[in-house]
Amino acid sequence: MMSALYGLILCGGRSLRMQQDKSQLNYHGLPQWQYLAQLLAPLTEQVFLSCREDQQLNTELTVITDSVGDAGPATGILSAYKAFPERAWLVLACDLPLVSAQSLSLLIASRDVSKEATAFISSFRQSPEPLMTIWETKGLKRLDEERGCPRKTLLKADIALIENPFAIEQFNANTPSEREEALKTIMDAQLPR
Ligand SMILES: Nc1nc2c(ncn2[C@@H]2O[C@H](COP(=O)(O)OP(=O)(O)OP(=O)(O)O)[C@@H](O)[C@H]2O)c(=O)[nH]1
Repeated sequence: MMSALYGLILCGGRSLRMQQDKSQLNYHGLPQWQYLAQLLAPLTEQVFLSCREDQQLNTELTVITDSVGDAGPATGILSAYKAFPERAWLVLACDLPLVSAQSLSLLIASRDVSKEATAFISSFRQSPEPLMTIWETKGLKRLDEERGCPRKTLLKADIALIENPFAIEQFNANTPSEREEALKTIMDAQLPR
């Protein structure tokens, strides 16, 4: 039987390139962690925020504080695995401002098709976004055993690359100019703001 799917929003980065906390940035009329939580809420059993120990977010969501590793996204993912080892996780980086419910639903639907896969990664023309991924418990076990880098673990055979129809969904806003670019895309496409 498939494990219940939980949502995890990675918020614990240092945002050194952006120079302000990326999880708090506003692209759609509310902080990005909240926007992503709204997308994930109807699609998952429960949504959690993944934060550094010294990070204060004003939220009613349950926070999973980093408890393992030396920082980086894997720390957040493995801390969630340690806290709830029987679950599958839809993991999203907070710096994906153009992600939509449609593409997340596609990712989730693929779980019914490929029962063997240990992870389902959003991919545009073969280019994967490891921080827009469903991790099955088996995949997380492997990431844990390898003390892992998500990208390296995900290069292993039993993963499924799920083609995302829209390149912009994987757009990563790491710098102030990438933030401007994302805001312009939202304006031009009249995406919800
Ligand atoms: N929980 C947790 N999340 C992290 C950690 N490091 C990065 N992330 C998250 O992983 C995603 C990708 O982060 P990066 O862009 O690689 O790094 P960053 O620290 O956010 O940004 P830079 O300082 O500019 O490199 C973002 O959603 C971050 O919030 C960490 O140590 N703990």
